[in-house]
Amino acid sequence: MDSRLYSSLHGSSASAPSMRASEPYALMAPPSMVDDPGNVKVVVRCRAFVRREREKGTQCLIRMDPATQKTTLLAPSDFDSNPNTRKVYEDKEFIFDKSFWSHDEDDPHYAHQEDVYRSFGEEFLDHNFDGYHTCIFAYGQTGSGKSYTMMGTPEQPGLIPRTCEELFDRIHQEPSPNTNYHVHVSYFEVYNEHVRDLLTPRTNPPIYLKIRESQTEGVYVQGLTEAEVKSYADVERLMRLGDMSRTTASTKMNDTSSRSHAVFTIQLKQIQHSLLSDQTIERCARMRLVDLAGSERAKSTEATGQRLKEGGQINRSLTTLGRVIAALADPRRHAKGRRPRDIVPYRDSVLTWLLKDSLGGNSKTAMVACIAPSDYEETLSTLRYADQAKRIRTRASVNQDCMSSAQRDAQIREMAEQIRSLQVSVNAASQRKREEATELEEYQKQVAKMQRLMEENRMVSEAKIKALTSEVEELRPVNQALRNEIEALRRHLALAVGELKNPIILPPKQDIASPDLEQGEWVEDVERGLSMSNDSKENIPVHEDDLSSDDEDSGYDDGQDDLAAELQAEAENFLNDLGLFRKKVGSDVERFGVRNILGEVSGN
Ligand SMILES: Nc1ncnc2c1ncn2[C@@H]1O[C@H](COP(=O)(O)OP(=O)(O)OP(=O)(O)O)[C@@H](O)[C@H]1O
Repeated sequence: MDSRLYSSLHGSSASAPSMRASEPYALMAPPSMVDDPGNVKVVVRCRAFVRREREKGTQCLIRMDPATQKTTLLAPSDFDSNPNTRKVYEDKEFIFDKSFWSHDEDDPHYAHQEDVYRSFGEEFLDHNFDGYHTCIFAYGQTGSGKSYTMMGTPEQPGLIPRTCEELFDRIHQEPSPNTNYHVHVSYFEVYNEHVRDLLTPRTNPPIYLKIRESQTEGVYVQGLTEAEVKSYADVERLMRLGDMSRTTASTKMNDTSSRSHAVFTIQLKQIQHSLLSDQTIERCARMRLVDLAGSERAKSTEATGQRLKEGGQINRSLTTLGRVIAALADPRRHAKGRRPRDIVPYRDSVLTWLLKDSLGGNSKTAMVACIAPSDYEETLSTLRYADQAKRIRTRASVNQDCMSSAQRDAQIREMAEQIRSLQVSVNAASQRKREEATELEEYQKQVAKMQRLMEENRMVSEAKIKALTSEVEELRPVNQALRNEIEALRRHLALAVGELKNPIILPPKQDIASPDLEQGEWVEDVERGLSMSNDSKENIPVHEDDLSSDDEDSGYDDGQDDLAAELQAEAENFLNDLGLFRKKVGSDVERFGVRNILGEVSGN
């Protein structure tokens, strides 16, 4: 079918207000700000057999009728060959806004890349020049031709390069010197639920960007590169850069399978100043061109490891997209009293959250459902998805500001004031930061100092322990000597006390003076008897001189009592001395330490 027929049928929003270059300046009246509700445009494109399918002699299961835009999915002829299967295969018919037959190049209705662009890509560019946000996304199973349709090849460029090229053609053809254009592009991918900027070099580990939502900007990616472009050559360079950075891998179904959803965004700003009215009109439009990753069955791709994990993530986000589409397409959603925002699960995946506005808000949106000609089940699933998307209604509105020079000046003043107060808070914040950094440095210094001190303390303690241990070792023999001494003194004392308790009874004087025993000999005997159990003779409290003098001066009985009393006194004195000696030893140990006492004891 001739694609131009489609254009004429659907028109290219000729009635919409426009600032586009091809229209005369006089027609550029301020556009209506009323919302333009409309359904999501859904087109389907069937690709040619790839080598793998040709080699297998695969049957083509798609028919398209250019007159009615009907797409028919045929039941595979060999489905009866497996009687155990419970699946039902039958022909299914769908009608879309457009059915692109890109299967057989020899067919007169074959849809080339140019035809696809002319059919609705061009129309969407018109919407952008009118100030509407737009979104075109390609959906389909892996290897069904999404990247080919959106980006294409250098020889066969797809929708994205064609849109950009024509955008700059129109800008360069702008006849009015009062209209200025500013174009920015960004390119990011959603890989495993993470957003990565495709216009910055890949890093390891990768840098993932955060998604934010604001009242004024809606959902946006924080910190995303938005490169200003002045010509199509600039865009081409960035597209190549992003494509090289995009995550692709070879799978059984596709040699260069996209493992991520890629979102290419063009921001078009038109500023037009009328000298007559002294008014400035500013229109901002955003074009979102999305190449989704393909749905895939692990069985078909035979994926394992990382590829399998990616496939799981891709399928999950596409399932969420399906749920969002189903919720948006639900006719009850528009019923009175419903709060639609509550039931659309945009936030369940990064992809749907980012496409929130494009799917259910201020945007004119189109879906290209790409299908392979051979896979019944996958194609049926894609066509059902697309069929549901047809029922989604969005409310696009022109994004335009119209203001006088005075208003603009006031706005500039207000912004200058805002910038000034922001500058003050930035300065304060950086001052706080600097102070915090100094405090942190001081804290770290203190910690290091404390650690050093603790280490020194530990070393001193170790040295002390060493010295004490060696002193203990040195004192061990001294201690033993002192113990022996004390033991000897104890034994000596015990003897002396025993002596006192059981005094030796001396014989009567005459017996003493018996012819066979001289007085001196007897005293020696007594002495000997006393010293029988004691080696230390001078410790015995019996003295020969005392005994002899007493015996001379008094009788035997008196002498005995005196002697006992004397011995008693002597023993008490001895005990006293011993007590004093022990006390002295004790106090000396306390005062001078054991080393000095050792000297004293050993007489050094
Ligand atoms: N209309 C077409 N005409 C000719 N070849 C096509 C067409 N569509 C797709 N192909 C070829 O089919 C193969 C798969 O296409 P493509 O890579 O675009 O699929 P995809 O849907 O993006 O896959 P994936 O989801 O795995 O990334 C490519 O070799 C591509 O050149």
